[in-house]
Amino acid sequence: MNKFLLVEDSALVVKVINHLLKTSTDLAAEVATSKKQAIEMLRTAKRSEYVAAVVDLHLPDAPDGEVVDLTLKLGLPTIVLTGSLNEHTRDQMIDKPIVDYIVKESRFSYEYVLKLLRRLLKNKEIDVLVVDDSVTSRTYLKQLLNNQQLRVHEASDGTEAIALLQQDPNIQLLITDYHMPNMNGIELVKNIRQNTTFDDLVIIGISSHDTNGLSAQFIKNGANDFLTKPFSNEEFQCRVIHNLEALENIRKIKQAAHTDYLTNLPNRRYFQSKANEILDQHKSKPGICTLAIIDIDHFKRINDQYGHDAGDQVLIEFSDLIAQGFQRFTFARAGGEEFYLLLPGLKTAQAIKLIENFREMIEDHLILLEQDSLTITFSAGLAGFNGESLPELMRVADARLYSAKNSGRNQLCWED
Ligand SMILES: Nc1nc2c(ncn2[C@@H]2O[C@H](COP(=O)(O)OP(=O)(O)OP(=O)(O)O)[C@@H](O)[C@H]2O)c(=O)[nH]1
Repeated sequence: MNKFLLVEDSALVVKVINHLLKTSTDLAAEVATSKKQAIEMLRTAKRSEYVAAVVDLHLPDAPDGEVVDLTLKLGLPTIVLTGSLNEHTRDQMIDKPIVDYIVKESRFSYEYVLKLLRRLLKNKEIDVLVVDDSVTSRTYLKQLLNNQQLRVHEASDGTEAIALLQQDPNIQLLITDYHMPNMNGIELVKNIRQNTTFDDLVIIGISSHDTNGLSAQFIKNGANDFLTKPFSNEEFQCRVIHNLEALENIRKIKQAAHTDYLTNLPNRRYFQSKANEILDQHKSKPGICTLAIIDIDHFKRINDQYGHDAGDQVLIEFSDLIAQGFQRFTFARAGGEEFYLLLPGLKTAQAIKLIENFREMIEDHLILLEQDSLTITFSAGLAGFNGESLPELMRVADARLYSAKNSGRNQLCWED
């Protein structure tokens, strides 16, 4: 559980936040109602115990943001709560290295606070690369990104940036200036987008206000977003967060498109693209990659005897066992009670041994249903890769699966 320090004198606000946290398994608030109490809590607790501080700007014993300054000085990421927002408060806030400020209006304001806290937790695992030849600009951007708890790397030109991206596949966001020696920002974006390894990288270009059309050029060449100088801290933070959220959503969609909804195993679509990639790498090495098609025996009887839900449970448990047993390899639920398994690096004899061990394990494995228990068996058809296409390899494995079924099931077939 991640704790955050909530410094707030309004009992109502504390109540709403605690109510929103009621079902939360990742966040908990420790409340101080005054500056005095906050100091006491910070003195006794280890500072690193708190993910962040959520601080009311106006407290009876700290009427002008003194606790905000205090938590910032202690290095705690600080989210500010304020009862109202006027020009003065906004100016006062955007100059401070806070995470964000929120006007206390409704429960949505507090939901936003929790969203920000969760964002901070995620940001701690996200690497960002800032590319700018000016040390001053880099330091400034680094500070803004650090306020959001992001891990920042720096490069002073495009060549260094590309080298860093190649070294560190964890970098998810790149922020680049336009004016740089050797390779300008747009050339850098072009270079990066030519390399499919960096397809998932989010790029924000920064263009000077006096250069017409640069923002559009950044986007046309593959940047996801841009900022025109001068920009406010607030705008910068918003763009960074929005782009990271968009990246996460795209990843979730991709993940869903590649995953079988029932078993969480990779699906046929994923298998086909991954298997094609693997076969491509093994074209010049015939005989050391094997495909197996695995099919649970008499599965219809399980549905008929125990019901469809029990059938689903069997599929889920069998899938978990495949995932555990073959984690080094590529596997998928092809559909129904059929599964694909590709074993690169293994000659057919080695693949037979591995799948035969799995078959023996499965026939002894007791599946516990709500009211009952049962065991299952499977049959498998295997085909060694010798340079043919994936559909052809599948056709061979499928014909052998058919033979295994016809020869009595609960067995492997690897020859015609
Ligand atoms: N519970 C459940 N059943 C499914 C699912 N997908 C397919 N099935 C059922 O799986 C059964 C497959 O039956 P068959 O193709 O006749 O094969 P089988 O009974 O396993 O027989 P053999 O393969 O010849 O050993 C059908 O009754 C499908 O309705 C699913 O997601 N959940």
